[in-house]
Amino acid sequence: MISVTNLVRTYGDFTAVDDVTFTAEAGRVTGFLGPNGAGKSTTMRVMTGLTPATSGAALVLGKPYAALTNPGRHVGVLLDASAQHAGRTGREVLTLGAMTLGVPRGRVDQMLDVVGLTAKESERRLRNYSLGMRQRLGLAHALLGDPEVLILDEPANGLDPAGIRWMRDLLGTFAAEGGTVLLSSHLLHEIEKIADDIVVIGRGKIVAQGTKDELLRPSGALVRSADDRALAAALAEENLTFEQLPTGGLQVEAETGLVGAVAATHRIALVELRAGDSQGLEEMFLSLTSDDARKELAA
Ligand SMILES: Nc1ncnc2c1ncn2[C@@H]1O[C@H](COP(=O)(O)OP(=O)(O)OP(=O)(O)O)[C@@H](O)[C@H]1O
Repeated sequence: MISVTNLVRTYGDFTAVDDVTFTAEAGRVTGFLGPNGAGKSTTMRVMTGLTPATSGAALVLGKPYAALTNPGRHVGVLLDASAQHAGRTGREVLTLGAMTLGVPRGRVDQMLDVVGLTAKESERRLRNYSLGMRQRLGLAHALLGDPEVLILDEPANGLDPAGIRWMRDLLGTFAAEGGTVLLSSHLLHEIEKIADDIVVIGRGKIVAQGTKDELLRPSGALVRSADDRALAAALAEENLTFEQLPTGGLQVEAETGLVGAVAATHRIALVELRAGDSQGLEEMFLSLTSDDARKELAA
């Protein structure tokens, strides 16, 4: 389990991580989602002891990373798949990792197999690896010490759709066996495919968290009638909150049954009534992204 409590990290007068609190539970894959520059990597760097916190705490298995004995045997970390020496072969990288961690050399071939790198590919130098191959190698490296926790920064970056499915299966199995997985991404659809729980960060602050099902659950009702204006008046009279959709119809913050009943009471014929789309998270994420884009343009 990973627990982050009131974590703050500042650089001069800039607050990169601003009072962040969340947990990543054992047995679950937690997606850490946020646009570029939101503070994901900084949070993960604090978590893995690479950057000190300004205040607050990030604990892995109940302790600061640096206080763990032989941390690589407990926590597998992949922060930058391109950080390895470009002149080394994949096999050399893993062999050095195995020696450092004190795990049998046999683990190297096992992990190559787990991440789907062939013996031939493992003999190539990293400078000749594609980004996807580097991610696979990085994951193999993170798994070498047979850890209970995985902390992975943008691990799906560079993977094709089949690679993303492969990663989902791999991380899902790891979590099903009791492991804790925290992975970051700036792509909602990537996180949606891989994670059980989602923590959303924007400009250093947590803006949403919950299970994927909670956050992506369809909300409210979509309704169209022959006379949307009369329908809007009826909904307002019943104190229901709604929004006129640009494509026609209304998005109402109420269950379909209630909306249907209001329409019937007011004798308004409906042409469509269905559960709303699960667009809440996507819209929130898009607005975070566009705010950041505006900020960058203004800078
Ligand atoms: N060493 C540093 N000195 C100054 N500012 C920094 C430093 N490290 C990170 N930052 C700033 O902190 C903010 C958060 O950066 P961070 O790398 O954590 O974001 P991120 O969510 O991981 O983004 P990305 O998806 O682009 O990797 C950014 O504005 C970044 O410029």
